[in-house]
Amino acid sequence: MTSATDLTTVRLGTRPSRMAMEQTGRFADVFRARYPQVLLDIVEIVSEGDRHRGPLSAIGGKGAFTRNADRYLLDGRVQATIACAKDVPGPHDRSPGIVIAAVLPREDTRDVLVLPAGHPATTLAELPPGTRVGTSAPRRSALLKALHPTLVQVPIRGNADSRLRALDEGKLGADVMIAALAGLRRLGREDRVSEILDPAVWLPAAGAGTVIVEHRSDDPATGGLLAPLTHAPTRILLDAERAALATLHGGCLTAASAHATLDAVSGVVTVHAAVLDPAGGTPLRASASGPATTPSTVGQDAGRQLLDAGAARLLGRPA
Ligand SMILES: NCc1[nH]cc(CCC(=O)O)c1CC(=O)O
Repeated sequence: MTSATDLTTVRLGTRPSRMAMEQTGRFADVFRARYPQVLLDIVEIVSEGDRHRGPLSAIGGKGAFTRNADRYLLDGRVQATIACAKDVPGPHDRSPGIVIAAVLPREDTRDVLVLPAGHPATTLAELPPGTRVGTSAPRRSALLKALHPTLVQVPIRGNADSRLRALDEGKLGADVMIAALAGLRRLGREDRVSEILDPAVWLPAAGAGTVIVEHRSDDPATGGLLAPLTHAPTRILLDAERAALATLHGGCLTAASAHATLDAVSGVVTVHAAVLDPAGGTPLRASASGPATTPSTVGQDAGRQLLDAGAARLLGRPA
């Protein structure tokens, strides 16, 4: 059997978008510094979500950004794939046999308001009624309806950098848009932030700001090589948030939020989870705390509380 120390090459699949290439480049630097003897070969894999310009639901929704990369991984064309945790479906929406190997340090989890270039900064609260706000994420649409009911949500698609360009050229079909701060930073476009949305009310996505590297569960050699590159505190937060979402059977197409914090002194992880009302009603919220040694149990606890409180109704499923 191949052990981690025998590997001479690792092929790493990535989406070719600018944001993805930036995060892949950062990971590659860390990998090459630790393993100068191993060749890291970056393989660009275009996802269905990149190719298809219509609504994601039309191409099966969940997994649109990861399904093609999963195929490369499962048939051995690559040994590892890198992606935004937010875009990676939970175990129930995915072929088995793929596991998280490395988790990069968490970046900012907040969403921001972005205006066309040259507009003076403003806030969502100050935008005139009827302003068209571009976003396709169900979480963001539900938050917009609940918190800013006079604004109009319009769906947008495309990579973060092409959205920004379309917004500036007036071709986005929206007057302003919502984006992730972490993503804008990766593109070097933090200057475009008009308002950072308060995460206490504008609830963050599970896995926001977190980049992960995955591998096949039957390939422990690659797993062994990647595991030491994990940022342990982020792994705890991510496991807690993803367990909450998985308990709800949710993914990036679910109007839900999960946000974990870790108290390094007490070793306690806390998860705040919420299921939002697509119609703009008050979100259902729950939280749970427990030992950081079992973050998934803590996340499941928060998720179960939401189900007990009737979350299935908001998720569009029979209770
Ligand atoms: N669905 C696209 C996506 N996936 C991850 C990020 C941002 C970076 C991150 O949260 O890691 C974005 C862009 C956005 O939401 O604006």
